[in-house]
Amino acid sequence: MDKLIDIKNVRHAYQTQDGRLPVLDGLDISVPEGGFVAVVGPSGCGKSTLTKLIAGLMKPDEGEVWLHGKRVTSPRSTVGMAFQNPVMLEWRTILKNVMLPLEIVASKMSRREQEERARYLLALVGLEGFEDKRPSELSGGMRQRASLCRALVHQPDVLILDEPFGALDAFTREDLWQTMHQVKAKEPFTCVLITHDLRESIFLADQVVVLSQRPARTQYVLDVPDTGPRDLDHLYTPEAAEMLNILRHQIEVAQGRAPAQPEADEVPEPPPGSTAQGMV
Ligand SMILES: Nc1ncnc2c1ncn2[C@@H]1O[C@H](COP(=O)(O)OP(=O)(O)OP(=O)(O)O)[C@@H](O)[C@H]1O
Repeated sequence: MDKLIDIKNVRHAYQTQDGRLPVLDGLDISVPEGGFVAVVGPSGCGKSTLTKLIAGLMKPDEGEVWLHGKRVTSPRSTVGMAFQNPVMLEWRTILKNVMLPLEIVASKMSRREQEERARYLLALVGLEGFEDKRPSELSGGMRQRASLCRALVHQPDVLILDEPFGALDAFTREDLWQTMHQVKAKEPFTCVLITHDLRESIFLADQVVVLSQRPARTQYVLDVPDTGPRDLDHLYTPEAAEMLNILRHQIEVAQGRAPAQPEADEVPEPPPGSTAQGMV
């Protein structure tokens, strides 16, 4: 399958008052068209930095980022992004907030088509009837749904989600996970999700990449078996428990709280299709 996102041997450091801070150290990640990769790793290891490099908001010191066969060297309008705290413009209605990217990317759609597309997406995420509300009139979960519509409205090649559900309560979060599956079925996208929630990662993604401690490298890759449509019950199966155990262990390794080579009986066998890469 074609690689839609190809991150090749990316190294990046920030200049700080205390000198250079190496953040990414030879990172390789590729995502096929329509793929959904979740990136997990210790706090501060460089996950958000990775999203900025994919979106072209920053250039890596070394290595290359490719999107759809083109090297990323500047901000790309073909990327949609949603963050933990969606910034919505209070003086615009929800509908007009969702339409905003179409104004910024100078869409070829007519005004009426733009509005129809925004209304279609809002209905898809369950916000029909809220189009004329202001952002402050919506709950956090509803704002996050609107933010997802705004990220998708211009049909981006890539959707980048940086902890979009992190600030929501558990029930709302699980509701949104299911919405994500419903949206993807109707509006296929290629996605990179940054998350601290391992359950979220295996529920949403088809591959989970564990990054090492900063400066981050790819420490482990878990392929989530495709068992057809997922519902929340999938998270309570023995297979899910096994995957979560593996990921939890890998995070502990990344944090330096567990040895890289566990005793054979400490960690269950990876499920079929999973691959370990360069354990630290
Ligand atoms: N513009 C910047 N200038 C200097 N240092 C930065 C800058 N942006 C991020 N950093 C530092 O780089 C490191 C990686 O930051 P980044 O936000 O990418 O990590 P993260 O994995 O997303 O963190 P978290 O899991 O806590 O959200 C952190 O130590 C952070 O303080």
